[in-house]
Amino acid sequence: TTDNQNTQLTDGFHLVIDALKANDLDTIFGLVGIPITDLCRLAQAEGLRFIGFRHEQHAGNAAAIAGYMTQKPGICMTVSAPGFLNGLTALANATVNCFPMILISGSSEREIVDLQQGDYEEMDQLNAAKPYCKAAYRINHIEDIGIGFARAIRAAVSGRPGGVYLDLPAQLLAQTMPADEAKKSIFKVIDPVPRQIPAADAVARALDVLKGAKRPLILLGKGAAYAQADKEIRDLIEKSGIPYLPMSMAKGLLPDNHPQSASAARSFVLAEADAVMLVGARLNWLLAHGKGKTWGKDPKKFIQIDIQANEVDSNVQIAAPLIGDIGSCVSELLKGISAVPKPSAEWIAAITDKKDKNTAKMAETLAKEANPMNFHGALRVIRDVIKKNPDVNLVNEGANTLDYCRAIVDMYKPRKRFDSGTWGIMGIGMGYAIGAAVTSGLPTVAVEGDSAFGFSGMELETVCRYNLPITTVVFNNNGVYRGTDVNPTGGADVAPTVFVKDARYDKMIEAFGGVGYYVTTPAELEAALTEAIAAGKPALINAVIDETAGTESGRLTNLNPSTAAAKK
Ligand SMILES: Nc1ncnc2c1ncn2[C@@H]1O[C@H](COP(=O)(O)OP(=O)(O)O)[C@@H](O)[C@H]1O
Ligand SMILES: Cc1ncc(Cc2csc(CCOP(=O)(O)OP(=O)(O)O)c2C)c(N)n1
Repeated sequence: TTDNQNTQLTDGFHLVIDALKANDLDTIFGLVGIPITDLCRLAQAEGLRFIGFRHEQHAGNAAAIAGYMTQKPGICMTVSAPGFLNGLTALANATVNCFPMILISGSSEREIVDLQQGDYEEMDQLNAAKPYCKAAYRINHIEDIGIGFARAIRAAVSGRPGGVYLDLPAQLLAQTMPADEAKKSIFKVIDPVPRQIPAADAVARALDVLKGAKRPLILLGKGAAYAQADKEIRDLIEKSGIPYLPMSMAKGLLPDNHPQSASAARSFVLAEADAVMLVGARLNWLLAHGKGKTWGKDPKKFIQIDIQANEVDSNVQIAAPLIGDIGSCVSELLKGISAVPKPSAEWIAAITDKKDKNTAKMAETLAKEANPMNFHGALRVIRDVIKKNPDVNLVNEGANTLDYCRAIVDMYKPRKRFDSGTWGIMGIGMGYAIGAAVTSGLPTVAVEGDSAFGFSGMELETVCRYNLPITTVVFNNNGVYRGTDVNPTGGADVAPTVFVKDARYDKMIEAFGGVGYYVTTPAELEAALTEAIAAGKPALINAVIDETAGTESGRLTNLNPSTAAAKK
């Protein structure tokens, strides 16, 4: 458009798109509505991908996984107030998991919000977001769009990655300014993820701890997967000969069947190791906070490699903090690793012995035929199919479905397993699957507890609408954890954990044109999954699982509060 002096003008709508394009951000996961519908239309018209969802939480989860996979912030776009709030759960989850994403929400006019005069979808979104994300900004003037997006991008990916909220009041999009001036205000962020080189003395201190260790262990966290320092990490492990444990989303950094993997002897090595090097892993609840019986009775020396300095000493004293980006830290360690003696033959033999015993026990359990099919029988099939298809993305959530799948299904390549992560959140399934499939273009299998699937099941329509190569496997045991609880009053209401018996989730996807399978045996599951992956089309496999097979809260049963008062 032009003004009355015939000067070429541009507007906020176009500048937002220009800022995204200038920073190679080409995909928006969102849900349209006032005031962003035209912005989403323009994004698509200008060549960006716009993936429209049915609930903003799942759009945000897709953006978060896109960020984790690419090291560029995933972009989620929502309407104001309720749409923003729906996205906030995903923004908080991304921040807790250290995934880089930007939640962009339209918002109401400041003048009305600040006087609480009751605007349409009125909410002070900027302040509502701040406690749950890494950074939050609002852009009020069109000439600030370039710098506003630069700030948001850098905040999302520099240092410890996380979620950023970017508030765009509706009137900003309608503002105009001369196009040639506007062009100068948009720029590509320079070096948004600067390398953070560790101090030489910190490297030396870490190597000294390794030199003094008799039973060393390396623990790889999802930060190590995110860092994309795959070769350096593999070299560190193979050159040092030190056994390693991958946390769930670090599985596949080295193939899970690697000889130095100690996963099958996890409890043993956590208790017996005398020096533990954490690589992009936090000593949080997933690692029993680094203390208690999980970690055995003898004192341990911890080395912690992390980009976030104040993560050190969060739970227990760290003997050798090594602060910097994982690629730089591991590269520096590699320069001195030849001076570190190989772990003792006794230590390696003890681990191997434990691994062999536990692997044999698991093999026995997995070989057992069970009718109806149980978690182990179904997961043996998933394990075998993933082994034949190592490029497949695997999304996983549930309680038993999550815990058993993490232990049984080996991963062979980095950044292929996406699960409930640090927060243990249910509902990430379809969002993560869509994010992974759109970002990679590769077949994606979501292994879902039936309760977990229910949080995002409506996104099956989104999966079908974009014809994504996603196969959802629902482990249907008729309820949360299992399907056998009863209402003690004998009343009409079913127990709190029970669902419709023999629900047919396979028929849900047929409503949207996808392929539904109903399987009751491992052989049927294997045939359906193999066919669905090969077809590369939206599919859902309803796998009937023995409703008595589950354990309340899976591996986390002990986290349920129990009353001191005697049961009446
Ligand atoms: N590029 C990076 N370099 C160093 N540390 C990183 C990098 N990216 C993420 N991190 C760190 O990795 C850690 C990830 O820990 P966490 O999410 O607890 O992993 P896990 O749950 O797999 O153990 C966080 O403390 C984060 O600061
Ligand atoms: C947002 C949110 N709301 C509730 C919960 C609490 C929960 C943890 S695990 C789970 C589902 C377990 O049942 P499912 O059938 O999926 O799995 P399985 O045991 O294999 O049968 C719930 C509801 C969490 N973690 N997050």
